[in-house]
Parts: sequence; C-alpha cells; structure tokens
Amino acid sequence: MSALAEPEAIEAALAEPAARRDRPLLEAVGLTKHFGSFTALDHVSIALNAGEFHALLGENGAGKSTLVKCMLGYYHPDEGGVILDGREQPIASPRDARRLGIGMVYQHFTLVPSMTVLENLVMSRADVPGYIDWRAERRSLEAFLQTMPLKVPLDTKVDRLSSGERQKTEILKQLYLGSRVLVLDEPTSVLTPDEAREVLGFLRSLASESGMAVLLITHKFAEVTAFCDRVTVLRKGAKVGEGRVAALSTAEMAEMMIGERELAAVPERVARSEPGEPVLQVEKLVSGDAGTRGSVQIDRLEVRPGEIVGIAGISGNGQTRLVELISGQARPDGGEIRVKGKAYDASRAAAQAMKVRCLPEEPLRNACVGKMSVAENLAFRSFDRDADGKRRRLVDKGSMRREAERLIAAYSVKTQSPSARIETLSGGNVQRAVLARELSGETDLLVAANPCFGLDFGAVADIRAQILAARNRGAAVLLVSEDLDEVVALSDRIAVMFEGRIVFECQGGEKADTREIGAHMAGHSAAASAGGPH
Ligand SMILES: Nc1ncnc2c1ncn2[C@@H]1O[C@H](COP(=O)(O)OP(=O)(O)OP(=O)(O)O)[C@@H](O)[C@H]1O
Repeated sequence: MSALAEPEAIEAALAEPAARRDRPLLEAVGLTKHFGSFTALDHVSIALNAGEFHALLGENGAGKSTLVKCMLGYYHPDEGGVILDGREQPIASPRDARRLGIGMVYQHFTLVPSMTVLENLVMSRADVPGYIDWRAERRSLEAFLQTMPLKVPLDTKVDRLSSGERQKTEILKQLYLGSRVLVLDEPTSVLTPDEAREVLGFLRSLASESGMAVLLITHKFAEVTAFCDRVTVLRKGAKVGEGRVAALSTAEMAEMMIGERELAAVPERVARSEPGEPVLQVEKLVSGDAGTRGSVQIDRLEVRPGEIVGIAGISGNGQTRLVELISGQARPDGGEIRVKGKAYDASRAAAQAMKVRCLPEEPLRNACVGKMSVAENLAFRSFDRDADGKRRRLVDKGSMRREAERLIAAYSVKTQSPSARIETLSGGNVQRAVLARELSGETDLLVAANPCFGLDFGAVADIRAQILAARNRGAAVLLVSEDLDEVVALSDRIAVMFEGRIVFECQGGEKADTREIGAHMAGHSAAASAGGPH
C-alpha cells in the first residue's frame, strides 16, 4: 500500500472483511539477529492476526526492539523473514515497511514541535507534492478524522499539545499513512491513567473493528490483561511463550519473562528521628516566562536528609526544567539553588564536593556518551579519583574495568562486555547502568527523573529498592516522576507541579489521597481550594 491521504482509500484499507480475521496478517518467521558474537534474537517467530491486539513482553534487553526493528526494516535479520498477507516480503528499509502498511509509534515523539497537527500529518506523507493545496488537504484530513474516535486539534502547534494529544497524533499519523499493522513501543509511558485507557481502548476497538493488527510493546501487565488478545514473551533473545491472554495469569506471564528468579525486596522505610537541616533548598527559582510550557516558578522547595520528596505532575508542567536547573543542564533566570546551605552551580567539582548525584530523563542522551564504553560511562564520576577519593593523574584502566564488572553484576546490567559501547545497550539497561554509577559511592542528594521509565517489573523493584536504601542511608532524594503510583509509593512528601508552580503538598505513602493529587495535577481549582500550597 502506498502512502495515501484519500479518506476513501484509508477507509478501504481499514475495512478488512471479517472473513480475513483470525489468520496471520503479518508473520515474522525464524528471525535471528547477531551483533558481533552476541545473539540478540534467536529464531523468533511471531504471528499477528488480522483484527488482533497482540502484546510483546520481555525484560529489558530481551530483544523486543530488535524483533520489531527486523520487522520494520531498520535491521536486516541474519536469518528468517517476514510474510505479509501470506506472501514473503523483503523489507530492506523502513520505507519498504511503510509502503507495505507496517507502521511504528515510538516512545519518543517524532512530530515537529513548531508545526501544526495538520502540517505534521501532511508533511509525513511520502508523496507530498511540490505545491500543497492546503484547503484540499484540510478537507481530506477532516473527513479522515470524522471516521476516527480519537480527536486532535488540526490547527494547534504540536508544542502546545499535551503528551496524550501528541501520542494520539502519532497514532493517527500512522493510520493516515495507511498502516494496517501498527507497532507501538510503550505508548502509555507518557500518559495519565485516563489517557492511557482512552488510547488503549481505541487501539483495541481499532483492531477488532477494522481488522488491523496491533502489536504493543509494554512492561505493564495490567495493560496486557485489560486490552490485549494474545501475548508473545521473549527472554534472552528467544521466544519463551505465547498464548491467549485470557488463558494466562499475570504470574504465569511474569514467570515466562524472568524464570524463577526472585525479585528484589523493597527495604523497610527507616523512621527519621530528627528532620535535619535541608540538603536541597530551592528559592524563588524562575526559568522561562510564567505560563509557557515547561517554565518554572518555584517559591520554595526543600528536601531534608533521609527524605524522599516526590514531584508529581503531568509532563510539560516544569518538572523536566526543574531537574535540568538542579543538574546544571539549564541556567535559571532568577532565584537560587542551595545544597547543604551553600549556593550550588552543578559543576562537576561542586557535585563531587557536595555528593550530589543525578539521574536525568533520557539518560543515554543526557547522562552518557553513547560512543564510549559501558566501563568508561560507569567511571565518569570516579576515573580521576583513587579509592580514598584523592585526585589521580593517570587513568587506571584495570581498576576501571574491575569496578565496571562489579557494578554490572550488582545492578544486573545486560551488556556484551564492559567494553561494549553504551549506545548498544537496550534502553532499560542504559537506565540501569546510569543508576549504578549515580548510586554507587556516597550520596547526600539524589535527583532522579522518571527513574523507572521503560524498565521491566523486575528492574522497577530493583531500582525502587535502591532509591529507598539511599534514603534510609540518609540521602535527600528529589524524585520527579510522571508515574503517580511511583511517587506515592516512594515519597515521604509529595509536591504537585502545575504550570511551573508547586500548587499542592501532602504526605506520601498510604496517607496520600491520589484523587486529590490527580485533581491538582490537572489544575482543578476546586480541589486546590481544599488543600492549597503549604
Ligand atoms: N546495535 C546494537 N549493537 C550491539 N548490541 C545490540 C544492538 N542493539 C541491541 N543490542 C543488544 O541486543 C539485546 C536486545 O536489545 P533490545 O533493545 O532488543 O531489548 P529490549 O527487549 O527492547 O529491551 P528494553 O525493554 O530495555 O527496551 C540487548 O542486550 C542489547 O544490548
């Protein structure tokens, strides 16, 4: 199928006759992929039936992305192939996949922020004419959107859309381009629970009503059991299970994923005797113009030793900028950040002296050098220090490697070797590696942004245990997370950010009222008047 914009053609593509259901629309057969001597995918087959919502489960590094990249032409498998509509199809490039109607929605958005939804959709086509008749394009798109239960504002610039609207636009883009097979990589990780339900519900009915095949990569069992028809499970590059979701329990799926391994026990929360002097103090911090997306206007925020302060908020409400300001990736327009009472400029020397550690969002981009090895990345904090913390002139490669081996084992980082480039690790394993670096050594202040983003459930248990352990050892922890359950579970205190300000504070744990927090996250003033910032 070619890239198309005509609504009739799109409807026709989506309207698969019922008789064609329940037979494979797309089959990947015996896909094998080696990276050097490492086998990332070992004779994996998967069949996606027409009309089916299919889940792909597996731990971080199990091979999920490699599998779909082979199906979409990003990687050329060493063995195996793809059959579409019963016919073997060579897919040499993503362009081939797109031409055949196989589309992908990525975890990170691919839309151009400064263009409107209409412009993004039109420009995404492979056959954009030299002269664009925008009125005709608009009519065509409006007619297309009429047939869709998901609505997006055509004339709004993408950078003004909420994460949920962006995600919906990404999905609609794929449908607009005529995809019959849709692969989604953790599409709900940036959505609120309500948005996630809306998007997954839409995908479910899209599959069953139109005959499309939808493949969902996810780490959330609740999504699989509530929305998906069948599931395929990968472990260490091999397929270890598949079946109808209705016939499988969560425990069975979990066991397929990790085998008999025990999960990390979450440590008890050690009670603090005295609150202690604040480790982190943020005062009158300003970045960007008030009211603009991502700006920050915080009057006061403090985190004390042995305390986790969780920042809850829907993405785009200034949390990312706050972390950038504290970690030195952005400079404030006004206000002050103090650590242990002293002005803090986030330089490497200051971070070292004040024992500040940081896990930013998108760690591969913000906390790693992709082309450097895992061992080198793990040593960023320590390569110029000896065991006693004294400065050393020469890098000791032997001890760097030994320390890397220790951290790789302690944090179960899956890598071919300590000398592999860190960019070759799966997303979840980059996350683990950066956490291993940031949590090793003494930490007085830990700033963690979405620390469990994209991690499998075993890794989530590990990482949460590590963060709580750091808190129990006396570290002050600022936890910024879009996952409200995580904020509630880990935090001693919760602060809600909305439009750059802290609009509400409350206790974490069991005492937290998630409805009230949710209302403040959405900026509902009725709820705000009940609590208000303290
Ligand atoms: N370009 C590459 N070069 C070398 N190794 C790679 C490359 N791409 C992936 N790998 C390795 O293949 C394995 C599977 O990675 P993949 O990204 O498919 O895992 P995943 O199941 O998608 O994990 P996650 O849930 O963390 O995204 C990992 O061990 C990874 O290090």
